[in-house]
Amino acid sequence: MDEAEKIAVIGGGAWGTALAALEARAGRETVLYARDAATVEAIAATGYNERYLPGIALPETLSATTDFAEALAGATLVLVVVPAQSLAGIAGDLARGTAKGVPVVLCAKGIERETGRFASDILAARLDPADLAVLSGPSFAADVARGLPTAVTIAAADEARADDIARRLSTETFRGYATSDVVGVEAGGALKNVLAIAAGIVAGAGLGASAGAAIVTRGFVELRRLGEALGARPETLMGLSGLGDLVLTCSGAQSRNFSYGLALGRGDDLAGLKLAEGVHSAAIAARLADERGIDAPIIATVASILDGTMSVDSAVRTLLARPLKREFD
Ligand SMILES: NC(=O)C1=CN([C@@H]2O[C@H](COP(=O)(O)OP(=O)(O)OC[C@H]3O[C@@H](n4cnc5c(N)ncnc54)[C@H](O)[C@@H]3O)[C@@H](O)[C@H]2O)C=CC1
Ligand SMILES: O=C(CO)COP(=O)(O)O
Repeated sequence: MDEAEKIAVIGGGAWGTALAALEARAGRETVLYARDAATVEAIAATGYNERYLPGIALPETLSATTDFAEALAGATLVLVVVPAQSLAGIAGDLARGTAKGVPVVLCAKGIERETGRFASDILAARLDPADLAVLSGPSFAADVARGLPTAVTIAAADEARADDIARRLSTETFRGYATSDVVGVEAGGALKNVLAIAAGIVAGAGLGASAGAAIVTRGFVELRRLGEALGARPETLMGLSGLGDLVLTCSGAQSRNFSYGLALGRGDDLAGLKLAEGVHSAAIAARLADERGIDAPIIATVASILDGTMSVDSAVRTLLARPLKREFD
């Protein structure tokens, strides 16, 4: 056990549980906060979080609590793993419970629907921005929880801080690559979710593998254009938290965003599907693009399908009917 470190993981869903299991297994004291008492009781009684991470045994050293302040007490590093739309609601308690200087690492991938803020902007209103970091990249919770090899990006405004956090969170199987491009890492993580819905729609509508490759590639063009307009560095968007995560999330039904698109494309019932952050980010991402004069037809189309103003059939027709242009304008 690393005596000096106590990691508090805020959020007992799939990703929070996976990261907590990873860190506990690496010998770091780790406490998982879940607001849902049944989750905490199940972890204590069975060693599993069947609701969110079925079939994966959690390390015995992982403790879980419904007490937010208890989880944060004495923490030397905090991972925040609640969905983007819930972040503002916990920001005050998080700021009150976290000692100054303790890194707060945001692990959600999304944009606040009403405001267009990314996770770090939401928390920067309450916490010292110097303490904020972001973890993002191609990493399915079940893969990480099983100890399969994974590489992610860890961003903090101060690169030395990012190096330090990457070192403290990395394990034999989980590699954190440091950067100071916080905006780039957040933009890649949020936008790829919207594009994965598009890839799922293409698959669900039976449009074929060639169309699937086209949507991922042209989607990446949009991710780069909008990401750069938001302030991201191009190389960040080419990296793990941009292209890397886009490729993973567009690759099949293990992704909840892809699965959501798949159901849309097939015309299936959407009720009961798991959290797909892209559903909440699509309209605001389209608006951010629009406000900046960025051409992002795939993102805009996903937003229109989700808000019911466009059918999948007419979306395909509209995208195919766009005027021909040069590939790299
Ligand atoms: N599941 C995955 O493979 C990965 C997920 N992410 C991101 O992590 C974030 C969380 O995703 P998951 O854990 O997978 O979702 P999930 O749906 O499995 O769990 C969400 C959890 O957040 C909790 N929660 C919601 N609002 C809360 C609040 N106000 N206070 C406390 N807890 C609250 C819920 O009770 C639930 O336990 C998302 O932004 C997602 O995009 C990132 C990388 C991988
Ligand atoms: O972000 C993820 C993998 O990096 C998880 O993607 P989904 O939320 O689409 O399952």
